[in-house]
Amino acid sequence: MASTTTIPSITLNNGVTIPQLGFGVFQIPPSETKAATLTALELGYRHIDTAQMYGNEAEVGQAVRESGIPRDEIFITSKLNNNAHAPGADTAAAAQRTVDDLDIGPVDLYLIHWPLPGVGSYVETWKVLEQAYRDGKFRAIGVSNFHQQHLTRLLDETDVVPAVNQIEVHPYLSQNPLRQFNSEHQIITEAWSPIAQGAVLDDPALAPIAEELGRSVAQVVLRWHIQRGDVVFPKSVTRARIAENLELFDFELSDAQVDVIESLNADRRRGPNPEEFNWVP
Ligand SMILES: NC(=O)C1=CN([C@@H]2O[C@H](COP(=O)(O)OP(=O)(O)OC[C@H]3O[C@@H](n4cnc5c(N)ncnc54)[C@H](OP(=O)(O)O)[C@@H]3O)[C@@H](O)[C@H]2O)C=CC1
Ligand SMILES: O=C(O)C(=O)[C@@H](O)[C@H](O)C(=O)CO
Repeated sequence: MASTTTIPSITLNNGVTIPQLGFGVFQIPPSETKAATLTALELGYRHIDTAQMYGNEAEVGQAVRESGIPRDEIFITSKLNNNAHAPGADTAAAAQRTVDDLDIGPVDLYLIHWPLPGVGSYVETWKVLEQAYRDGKFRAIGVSNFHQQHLTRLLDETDVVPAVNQIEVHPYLSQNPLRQFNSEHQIITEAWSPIAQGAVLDDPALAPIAEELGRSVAQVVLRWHIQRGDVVFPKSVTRARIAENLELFDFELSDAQVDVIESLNADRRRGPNPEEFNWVP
């Protein structure tokens, strides 16, 4: 049964609105993606986060088309793969491939997945996405895994301010300086791996908070992201967890509980460091 939860929306810097809570599909095999996405949509999610790198854009698109939900009620994000950075690669053709594979009309949000500083062409790549945005292929464009110096180059050398910066954020990597920089430039922070792929769930500091609130630790951590104002899209292939992760809007963390969660920061990543990650498939 669909949840009765109302998910708040956030307005991006070009006026487009995005549901603050979504559903991530990294590591969901293509053969399982349509079913998982349909489950999420049935339960009440209206925002899906995919990527060319995940190999499951087509299946997300199938789920959207088969869901029976009007297209304009669902927000879809995808991301340009690392092998499609200019120069040399045909970035425009790769972006068009996302549009074709999803097959749902203009895509709501499209991101450069990684800056790849060693490749060194993210400014040129961004200019190609700017053109695709002007051409109406995407309702908004943004970046992922960009640090302050990468964003500064885009702000100085290009026209469109990224709508979002999707970065790794969880209690062990709270990213407050980069979130602050995003915010000062009207760039919404999106938090990937919001429960650190499960690694935070056994933290002894979190169980008492969950107990006080009568919630799961996952819900407590997801609620922390929501109260910080970031966009989140936890991934799960487990129906009960997909449902649980939606129930975040009928309770609140106190300032003291927030302070405990903030104190867990150790600047510890689960994923690659964007300064060093130059992997091209
Ligand atoms: N831009 C980027 O570079 C990146 C973007 N992302 C995006 O962020 C999304 C989320 O991040 P992801 O790395 O998937 O990790 P998450 O932090 O969302 O954790 C997912 C893991 O947690 C488990 N889980 C989910 N909900 C619960 C729950 N309520 N209780 C217990 N366990 C739970 C899932 O298990 P199970 O599925 O078995 O239920 C899965 O193993 C991705 O799907 C993707 O869209 C992620 C990484 C990098
Ligand atoms: O999930 C993503 O969006 C990613 O970029 C990751 O897959 C990342 O590339 C990674 O985990 C590499 O080991």
